[in-house]
This record gives sequence, structure tokens and C-alpha cells, in this order.
Amino acid sequence: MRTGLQGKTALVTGASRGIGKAIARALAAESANVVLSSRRQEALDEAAEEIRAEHPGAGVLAKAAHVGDRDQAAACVDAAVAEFGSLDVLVNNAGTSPHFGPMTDIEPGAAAKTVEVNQFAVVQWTQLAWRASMRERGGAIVNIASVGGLVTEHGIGYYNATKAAVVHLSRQFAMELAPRVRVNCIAPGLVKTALARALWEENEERIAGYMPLGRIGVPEDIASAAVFLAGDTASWMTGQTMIVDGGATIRPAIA
Ligand SMILES: NC(=O)c1ccc[n+]([C@@H]2O[C@H](COP(=O)([O-])OP(=O)(O)OC[C@H]3O[C@@H](n4cnc5c(N)ncnc54)[C@H](O)[C@@H]3O)[C@@H](O)[C@H]2O)c1
Repeated sequence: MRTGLQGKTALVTGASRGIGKAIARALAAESANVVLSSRRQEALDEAAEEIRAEHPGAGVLAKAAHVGDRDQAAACVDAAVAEFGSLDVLVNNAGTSPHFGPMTDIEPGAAAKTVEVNQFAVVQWTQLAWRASMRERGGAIVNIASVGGLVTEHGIGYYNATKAAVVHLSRQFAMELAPRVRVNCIAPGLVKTALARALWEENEERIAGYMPLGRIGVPEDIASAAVFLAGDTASWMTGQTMIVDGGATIRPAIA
């Protein structure tokens, strides 16, 4: 079955590197037009240039925006529609984890930033995409949560609480926006990116051994799931959270 993404327009937040960049690249490989967004225009331009060179058939636009800044977000969504005529796919991928440690120690500023970037941005960008294009033309939204939103982990509890919110926001938006727009979610396990470096860098072998599939994830593992959920391949799925984690969450509770 085909994804049907050819000629559609997809906007990915946090697309300058890591999972977001891999998702943008995978969507371009389906001949979708891709709009890459993250904070720094320079990093985005580099990512866009790479994707353009690899996939000359796809339109590629790079437009910087802080996901928490409503005006910048609106300008980015408007630029996507102005350039390509519609916004058919939104991938809410940008994420941050400014606090490491027990939740009893988190400072108000770090807590607010975590909510702003991981949680409220999903609401804000969904509203903008809905109003600018999807209400009229339909579409698909893919939100990037985390397996940490489903289980507990040491050190990143507050981040995980915002990811649990993303799982629920995906269900709630799926219900509110049906049948025009499908909204699904991915809960990645540990993926080798800059964001998670502190978790995997010095323990790579031990963590790979813990994973039933024997390795830490790479951004492309998440990108293929995102393409599936964004495309017609998932045309009868909405409100769901797909766990992509090398099997980490199916390990027996008692070994
Ligand atoms: N790497 C993992 O192990 C892992 C696991 C589960 C979930 N995730 C989630 O996957 C998503 C992507 O993470 P990643 O691992 O690729 O991280 P990364 O740090 O490699 O990339 C994050 C991207 O988000 C952008 N970004 C951060 N704050 C932003 C802001 N305020 N406004 C706009 N852009 C912003 C960064 O510039 C970058 O492009 C995040 O939502 C993260 O929580 C990652």
C-alpha cells in the first residue's frame, strides 16, 4: 500500500537534527513537500540543503520558529500554506528536557519551559494548522511523545509527565478533529540523538543488551513509523500511540 504523501505538504518542528530531521527526510523521500522548523535558521538551512540534494523532487522550505512563540509559529504555518497551497501533515516533534534529577528538585523556570515546548506547543501548532488549512482540507497530525510518558524513569520524571500529556492530547484532538484530521502519536524508546546523549553515551553496550532487539534506536526507526502514521497507510487509525522502542517496554517485570 502507498502512503499517498506525494505532493502533500508536511511541517516538522524540531527538524534541524535528530528525529525531526530524519522524519523530514523520510517524508521528502515520499515526494512530499517538507517545511522544516526549529529555532536557528542557519542549522535549518543546512538540513534543508541536505534534503534538497537527496530528494530533488520534493519542495523544501526552512523557516525558523521557537515552538513556544505563537507569532513565530503562526508565521511558519502561514509560510507553509503560502509556499505550497496547503498544510496536510503536521509533525509535532520539538522537545526539550532542561531538568535532570528528581521532581522534588525541579525549579519553576525549568518546569515551565518543559511544559511550553513539549506540551503546550502541541496544542498551539495543532490549532494553527487546523485554522490555516486542515479544517477545510483535512490532514494528519503525528505527535512525538516518549515511552517515558507511559512508564516511570529516574531523572526525567517531569519531562515524562509532559510526554504523558502528549499521549492524552493526541487522543483528545483525535476525537475533536475527526473525521477531518487523524491525530496519532509515537512513543519512542531511547534513540541516539543529542537530546538523549547523557542517557546512552557511556552505557551504550549495557543499554543495547537490555533492549530485546539488541540495539539503541536511530532516528530512522522513528521516521518510518511517522511516515506510516502520516500517510494513507494509517487511514483508519486515530488517537493511537505507537510504541517504537526496540521492545524495551515488553521486558518481563520479574526477570
Ligand atoms: N532521543 C530519544 O531518546 C527520545 C526518546 C523519546 C522521545 N524523544 C522525543 O523526540 C523528539 C525529538 O528529539 P531528539 O531526540 O531528536 O532531540 P534533538 O535534541 O536531537 O532534536 C530536538 C529538535 O528540537 C528543536 N527544538 C528544541 N527546542 C525547541 C524550541 N523551543 N523551538 C523549536 N525547536 C526546538 C531542536 O533545535 C532540534 O531540532 C522530542 O520531542 C523528544 O522528546 C526522544
